[in-house]
Amino acid sequence: MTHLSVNINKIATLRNSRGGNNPDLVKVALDCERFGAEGITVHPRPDERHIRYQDVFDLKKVIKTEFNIEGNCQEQKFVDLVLANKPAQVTLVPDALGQITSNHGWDTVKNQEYLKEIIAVFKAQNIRVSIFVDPVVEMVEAAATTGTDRIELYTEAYASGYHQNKEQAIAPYIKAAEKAVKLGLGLNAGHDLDLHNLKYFAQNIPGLLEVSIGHALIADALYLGLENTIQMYLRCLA
Ligand SMILES: CC(=O)[C@@H](O)[C@H](O)COP(=O)(O)O
Ligand SMILES: NCC(=O)COP(=O)(O)O
Repeated sequence: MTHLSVNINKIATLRNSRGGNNPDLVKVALDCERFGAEGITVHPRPDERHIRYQDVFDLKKVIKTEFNIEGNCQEQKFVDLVLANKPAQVTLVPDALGQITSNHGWDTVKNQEYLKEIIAVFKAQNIRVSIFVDPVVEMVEAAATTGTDRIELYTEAYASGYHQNKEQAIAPYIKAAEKAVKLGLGLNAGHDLDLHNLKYFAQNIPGLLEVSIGHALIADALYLGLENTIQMYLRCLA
């Protein structure tokens, strides 16, 4: 079954907005695990707008499920943070500074040599590596020769096209997933997945090992409660 990794960036956004420790990020992460989440994802950004570097150290001490740290490996501080904490997985995302959110995958052709080098650094420390990739077969093919363990398909285009024409929206993702499976790449997915579009995605994507979901899940929890919301997302993956 596809695992659910809850991205808690937006809990940190709320906490930071008043300067204290409410909501308590560590408590929320432990509660997400208690409610059934199979992983916790954080995406520390250089401006620490939500997840702070210290949060990663605090969370690493207590997380019992899979800890997934996402970020831009072109920032040495991020590389050092990951190596110091040795999470179950690092997801490499090619964000430019100042982006409001992640909005593209790696060009695995142009960045082939760079990705080979940086991926080897993390794998030498037995950290599973996933790289953020657009649903383009050529990008998946080139990802396979970088040494990465997995790819994470960037699902914003699927989510934005879902309500207009879900068959059309998912088509490139099925092709990309089939290629990944054929090449022996593990398959993750994330960005803008929600209670409306998740079940169809999970039912139609072959080999999907993990989805990481944050923004919509946390927003849903404001109305539905965190425990109930996590259970609803898990039922979409059952
Ligand atoms: C890589 C990706 O698509 C998301 O995991 C990212 O973490 C979202 O970042 P924000 O929460 O800063 O929008
Ligand atoms: N990798 C995707 C992720 O962790 C969460 O993305 P979103 O659900 O906040 O859009």
